Amino acid sequence: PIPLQHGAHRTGKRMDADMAKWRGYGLGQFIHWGLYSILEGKYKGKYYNGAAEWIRSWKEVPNAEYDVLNKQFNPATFNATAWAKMAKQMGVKYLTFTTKHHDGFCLWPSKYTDYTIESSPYKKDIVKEVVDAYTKEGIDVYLYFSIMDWHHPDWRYDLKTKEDSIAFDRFKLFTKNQLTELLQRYPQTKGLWFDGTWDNSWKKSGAFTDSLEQYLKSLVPGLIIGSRLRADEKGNRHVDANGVLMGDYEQGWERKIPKTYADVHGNDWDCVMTIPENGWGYAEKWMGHWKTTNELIEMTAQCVSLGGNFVVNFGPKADGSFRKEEIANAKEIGEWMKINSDAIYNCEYAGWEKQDWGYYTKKRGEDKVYMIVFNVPLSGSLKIKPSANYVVEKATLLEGKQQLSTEKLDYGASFIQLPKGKTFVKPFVIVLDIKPVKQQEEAGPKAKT
Ligand SMILES: C[C@@H]1N[C@@H](c2nc3ccccc3[nH]2)[C@H](O)[C@@H]1O
Repeated sequence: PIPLQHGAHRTGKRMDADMAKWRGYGLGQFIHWGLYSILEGKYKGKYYNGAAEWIRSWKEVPNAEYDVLNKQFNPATFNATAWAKMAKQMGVKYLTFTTKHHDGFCLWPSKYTDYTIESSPYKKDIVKEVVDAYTKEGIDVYLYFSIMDWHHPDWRYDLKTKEDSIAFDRFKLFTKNQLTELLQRYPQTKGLWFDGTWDNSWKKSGAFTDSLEQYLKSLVPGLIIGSRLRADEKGNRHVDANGVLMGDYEQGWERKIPKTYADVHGNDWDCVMTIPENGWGYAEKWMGHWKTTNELIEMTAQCVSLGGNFVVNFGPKADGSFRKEEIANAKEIGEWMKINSDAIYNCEYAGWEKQDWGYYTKKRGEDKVYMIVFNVPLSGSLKIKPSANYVVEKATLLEGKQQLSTEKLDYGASFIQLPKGKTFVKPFVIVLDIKPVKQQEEAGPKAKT
């Protein structure tokens, strides 16, 4: 391997209790809320066709006019408890919340800039309200923080001149101070979700990103930080020059889901997903297709079946209310999770050959495999092919506990027969009680006595 000072300091998964809990979440919620929520993806009658939280970068919006939106931000009826209860009902185990997005506006009263919630009519500490409300509902909180800060005079996209480096040194100290502030003000924080780290200025700051990560973990032992923070000394991000992940989990799955287990390279990972095709902040007109609840449930199953977590993004309006479609998605996902969450929480990759009917998940540490079924074949027979080290002892519908008959086939496969005459109108789960079997020794030639 290439000798690196600031590459990965660990190979393989983090195996402590905090990370084990993270690994078992299954389903999470992302919330993007900020000044962009006021503009709703449009300006002076024109609709922005980019992601709504990026509207400041649109040529139609003069920076000076965007930057005074803090004077308008006043979600008087905002109710963090209502948010947390909606999330609880939905069945999410963790929240990632935007403290500062690329526009640099801080939803907490930071001491290191005036561009904060204190400069708005609302004044109160939104980050605190959210952290306290979600923690009270038993949902772990992770804080999203954009390194890239369009509002800060010392932010640089690249370091070309001495002046750039002097300014960016001030910016790095500002960043370290803000992160220290967040972890000290909100000690319930389980982790930090970094974004806006793709520019050359950050790629050239590998040593700093390494010392920053170590510093933050010294403030909060067990803190969970994904692969978007670090760069190695050669400017590599996510994986270092030796191809080793830098961070506690892979954070590259933004609006995309791995196809196969090979794609995750044995790392922990989560997928963060918009309900529209793109756009994280509230937009009056969303971008293209709006994912149905069944699509979101299938994405959740797909992620958990490949050993990851699925995080659904919500973009509340400037007043803190959610659009009706998001409320419906949350409610319907919650109704499904109420019945089927056994197949999602604390489950992992089963390693069985994927079949057309849907996805396998395996309960961590137990001899239980779940079949999450989305496609019922006209034959009513679901083919399974357990891995060679297990046999299936029993197959049961999770909802209603009805036992299903199975029929052995060749090559270690079986058919699971769905009850005749029963029509399934929602994704459903079959529980397989399995038993480990000793690997059959290959019948080789008898040893000569
Ligand atoms: C989690 C997501 N990450 C931000 C983002 N900015 C991008 C610029 C280019 C490509 C992908 C991006 N994702 C989005 O604004 C959102 O916060």
